[in-house]
Amino acid sequence: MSELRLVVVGAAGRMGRMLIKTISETAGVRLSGAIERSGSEVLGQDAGLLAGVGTLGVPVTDDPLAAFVAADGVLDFTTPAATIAFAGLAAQARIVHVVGTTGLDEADLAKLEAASRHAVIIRSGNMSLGVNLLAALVERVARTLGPEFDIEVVEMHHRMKVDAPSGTALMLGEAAAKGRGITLKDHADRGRDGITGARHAGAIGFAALRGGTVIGEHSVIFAGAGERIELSHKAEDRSLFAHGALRAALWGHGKKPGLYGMADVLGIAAI
Ligand SMILES: NC(=O)C1=CN([C@@H]2O[C@H](COP(=O)(O)OP(=O)(O)OC[C@H]3O[C@@H](n4cnc5c(N)ncnc54)[C@H](OP(=O)(O)O)[C@@H]3O)[C@@H](O)[C@H]2O)C=CC1
Ligand SMILES: O=C(O)C1=N[C@H](C(=O)O)C[C@H](O)C1
Repeated sequence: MSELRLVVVGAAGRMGRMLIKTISETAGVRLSGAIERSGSEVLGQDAGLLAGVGTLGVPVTDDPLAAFVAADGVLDFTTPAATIAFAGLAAQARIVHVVGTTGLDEADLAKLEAASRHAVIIRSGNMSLGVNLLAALVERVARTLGPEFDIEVVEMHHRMKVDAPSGTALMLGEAAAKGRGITLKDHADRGRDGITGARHAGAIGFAALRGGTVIGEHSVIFAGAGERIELSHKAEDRSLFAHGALRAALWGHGKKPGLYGMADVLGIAAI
């Protein structure tokens, strides 16, 4: 089988560089394009040099459509606005769109859903095996324990992260809500400050910490009367996410158009 040709958008970002490095080290895939925003100072640079892996012969450009039509998939860890624009172009080029970007709102998600009528889109707030397994465990524990246990999701990330709660925290909150048979939209408590009153019964609470270079740490706490269960995941290296994204692109190649998640890719059934 020929190599899967992949474009990395947001090539100069923390994840962009890690994706370029991981592609260069992985059999069966090859970097065919690298995209940054117009005006970026890295335009024209070799993507391999940018990622610290030596020359790859792929210059960074600001022309996504030209790159997409010559590729099989695009790996997208950018911003919500950029991701929505890339979804339209990926659908036009009929290539697999792997979306790791977080902070998308309901309107953004509706646009992704629309684009997925024409293209394979795989979206997840966290591409690691560990977190997706954790989500399945959280759903199971929430279903088993019932509403007398309060659920709190706590996350910590590096000082440069721009969205809160993290995409992973929201994904874990969704898993807890599903286990409990409620909607997260109606039960999320996303920020407490001042005289908040007692905890709302049935709420799923979120707390977001930011500082230093923390890659990503998440805990789901089930707090009952006199006992507490905590399920946690700690990411130690961004390559976890990059490997997950490559796995998603390989899995998605040749699939029917639709919006998929990492649970589909990893084959993690409900536990
Ligand atoms: N799902 C998962 O497993 C993971 C998801 N993420 C998510 O991925 C996203 C990116 O994270 P991270 O790499 O740390 O962030 P960075 O800010 O380091 O990288 C984002 C990159 O995208 C570029 N970009 C923004 N808009 C455009 C555009 N229109 N065209 C081309 N490039 C663009 C930025 O350029 P510029 O700086 O010039 O704006 C930047 O280089 C976040 O939403 C984060 O939460 C991160 C890790 C894992
Ligand atoms: O911005 C990050 O860095 C990360 N973002 C994702 C999220 O919002 O959950 C995944 C990971 O935790 C790193």
